[in-house]
Amino acid sequence: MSDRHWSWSRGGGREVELGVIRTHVEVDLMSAVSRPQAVSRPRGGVSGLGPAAGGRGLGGARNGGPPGRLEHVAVAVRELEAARGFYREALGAAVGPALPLPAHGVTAAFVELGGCRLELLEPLGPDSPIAGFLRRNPGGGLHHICLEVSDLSSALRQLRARGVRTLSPDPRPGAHGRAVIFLHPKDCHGVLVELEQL
Ligand SMILES: C[C@@H](C(=O)O)C(=O)SCCNC(=O)CCNC(=O)[C@H](O)C(C)(C)COP(=O)(O)OP(=O)(O)OC[C@H]1O[C@@H](n2cnc3c(N)ncnc32)[C@H](O)[C@@H]1OP(=O)(O)O
Repeated sequence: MSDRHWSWSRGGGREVELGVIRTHVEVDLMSAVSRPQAVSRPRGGVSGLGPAAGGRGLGGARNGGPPGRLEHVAVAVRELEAARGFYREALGAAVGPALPLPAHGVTAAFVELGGCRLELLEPLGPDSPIAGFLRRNPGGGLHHICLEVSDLSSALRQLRARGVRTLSPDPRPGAHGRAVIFLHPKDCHGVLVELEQL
């Protein structure tokens, strides 16, 4: 498996701290990002992968805590203002302001959903990493999920050892100012996965 790194638009950008909202949804990170051999779970031993096994997940709690939680689900949209209006007016959701994130090639807005949230993403600049997605999906659609991990470096070591490709060489500050990195969707069962340092 190639260890090729992918990149997305770079440049000087402003990162915006939105505050931290935790969800009650617990996601088994190993099932979300693993190769077939990685999903076999020893049961009951300390080498197990999830809380049920009393073991450790990818960068998760070392004493049986959750290996990762769903921080947000991202939706690529053509017109951010229209999407913000839809969630605010049609659904009555609390919708945050539009946040230009030039370093990521997107303008983002977060929709609070009482525990989890949606991240609405509109392309920003000619090299936006979501431009290709919107060409293939002109009406927009689900773009990625973001999972929290408590030890991103350790998670990356384990993932790379399994041949999972990252889309940049190193983590970088995400929308909340915390370190994030994306995993190639082809290595994650067709889902673009963002990992965020807890
Ligand atoms: C602010 C920050 C934050 O939350 O903190 C963000 O969200 S930034 C959010 C925006 N930033 C990112 O998404 C950064 C990471 N993303 C990227 O680097 C890019 O979007 C890629 C994932 C490499 C895709 O780029 P692009 O579409 O131009 O490449 P490509 O056409 O070669 O696609 C390669 C293959 O991946 C598939 N593919 C592309 N995007 C996908 C997606 N979102 N979910 C699932 N599969 C996807 C394509 O269909 C294609 O499959 P086939 O080969 O079968 O046709």
